[in-house]
Amino acid sequence: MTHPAQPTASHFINGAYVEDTSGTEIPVIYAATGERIATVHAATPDIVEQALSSAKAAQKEWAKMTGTERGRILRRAADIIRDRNHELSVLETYDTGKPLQETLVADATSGADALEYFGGLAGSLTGEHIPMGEDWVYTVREPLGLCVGIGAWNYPTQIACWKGAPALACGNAMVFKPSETTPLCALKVAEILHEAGLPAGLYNVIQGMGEVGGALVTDPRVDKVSLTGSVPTGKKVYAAAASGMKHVTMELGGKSPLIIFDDADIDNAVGGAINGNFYSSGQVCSNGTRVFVHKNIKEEFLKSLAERTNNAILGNPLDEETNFGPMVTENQMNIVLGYIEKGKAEGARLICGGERADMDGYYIKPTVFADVTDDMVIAQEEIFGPVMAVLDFETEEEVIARANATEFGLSAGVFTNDLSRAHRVIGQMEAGSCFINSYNDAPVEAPFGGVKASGVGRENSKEAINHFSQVKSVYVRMGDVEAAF
Ligand SMILES: NC(=O)c1ccc[n+]([C@@H]2O[C@H](COP(=O)([O-])OP(=O)(O)OC[C@H]3O[C@@H](n4cnc5c(N)ncnc54)[C@H](O)[C@@H]3O)[C@@H](O)[C@H]2O)c1
Ligand SMILES: O=CCc1c[nH]c2ccc(O)cc12
Repeated sequence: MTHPAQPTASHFINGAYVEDTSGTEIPVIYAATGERIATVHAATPDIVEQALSSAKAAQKEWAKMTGTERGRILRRAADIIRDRNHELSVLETYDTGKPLQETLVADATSGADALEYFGGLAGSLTGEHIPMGEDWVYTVREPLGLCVGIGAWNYPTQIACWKGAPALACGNAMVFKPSETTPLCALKVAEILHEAGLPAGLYNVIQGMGEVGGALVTDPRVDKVSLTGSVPTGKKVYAAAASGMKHVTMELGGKSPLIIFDDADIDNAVGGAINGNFYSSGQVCSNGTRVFVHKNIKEEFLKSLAERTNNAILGNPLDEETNFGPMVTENQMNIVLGYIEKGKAEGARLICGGERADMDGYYIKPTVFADVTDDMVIAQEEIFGPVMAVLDFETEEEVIARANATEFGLSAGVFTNDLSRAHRVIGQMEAGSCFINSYNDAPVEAPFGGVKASGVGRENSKEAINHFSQVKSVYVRMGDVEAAF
């Protein structure tokens, strides 16, 4: 019998599902059991062509519509997503293995927020009037044209919406390629956008690995590439886009610091460290995986952290009691287990976890290492799994320098009851998305993105509009033209 997660077809192009079984088979594996629940096929050159040409053809008319008309469609799609939240959350759980307890509140909800927010902004995307004496300049905010979105596997619904909503609001068309690991959810986003009235061709989803992504990025018709992925992929995609002088948004990885001072509320700080390391089983780009704890409160912090972490409920992700799911794939599980072994070999003190859970699926127990030093591999590399490294510090100056001593710059957090210190420390963090007495909040109203190797550009907020549109300026002379000859 066909599994309920099996999509109608692999791709969604020009307003309809499209199949081409001659493309490489991509199995969709449910991380909680290891069972194959669906199969899709990678896009062939013909599918890539269909997606790009239909997007290119549809974009001009879309851009001519008023922003209010475009926004109405996006807001209608947001309403449909909210109405179908349960069904979409179950699909997100099948796609990623993340517990339903999480997906019910985080994924389709966050996607709907983006569609509602950018749908609301679409009608107010205007230029400005600049007086120049008798003359004047006016500016027009125009779409970029054809945008490509490429997704990571940790938030397939959210990423499809975070890229699609601002792109469409600004009058662009999008071809979206989800991660080959989680190909299902973006198809539903495309289906719902069209059900809400989006004209055919404006949001196409095609499947495939890096090769398909590469074909999209290098196509001369493409004006912009927005990637969510790892730093090594980001460097390749950025370079390919640059050679075609394309706009980019790069949402990449991190190894973010979370600094806990000795005057912090310990319960809140432990909660922040748990949210910033174990949500989605640690598969969140902005996670605060280097937890710097002041030496005066280190043992108290670790005791409470271990007690609370040992309460995590690992189990069937579709059971709403479960609050900690498996790694997305067997491969990701093995990568993370490899880092855990490195941590042990490097002499870090294991506080809890540190091994695979004794159950089917790709589960790793939430793991905390203490006495981690800056030179250890587990303190330097992005693990993208449930492995928290706790490091000691003594002074503010010292911890700021150590927190910034990384090529990454996605996020940073601080817990302290001294708000002057909180702002002073955050002001010196080399990071794009920061938190004070909290961690990992990502509302659509706030810009999200990194500095240094963690990325270029911002998603969400009004900032995203700047990254999916461009400004034309028009100088208007009211008098005669003076010329030298
Ligand atoms: N900053 C953010 O917003 C954010 C959010 C989620 C995940 N991430 C990062 O994503 C990474 C995990 O996701 P992943 O393993 O799917 O990342 P990845 O870099 O392996 O793949 C990301 C996407 O890029 C595609 N791709 C790979 N090579 C390509 C190429 N040469 N040209 C075009 N496309 C190519 C993949 O098929 C996939 O769709 C982590 O590093 C994580 O931090 C960042
Ligand atoms: O990893 C992707 C995006 C993201 C960053 N921080 C958070 C927090 C909560 C989420 O649902 C997603 C994200």
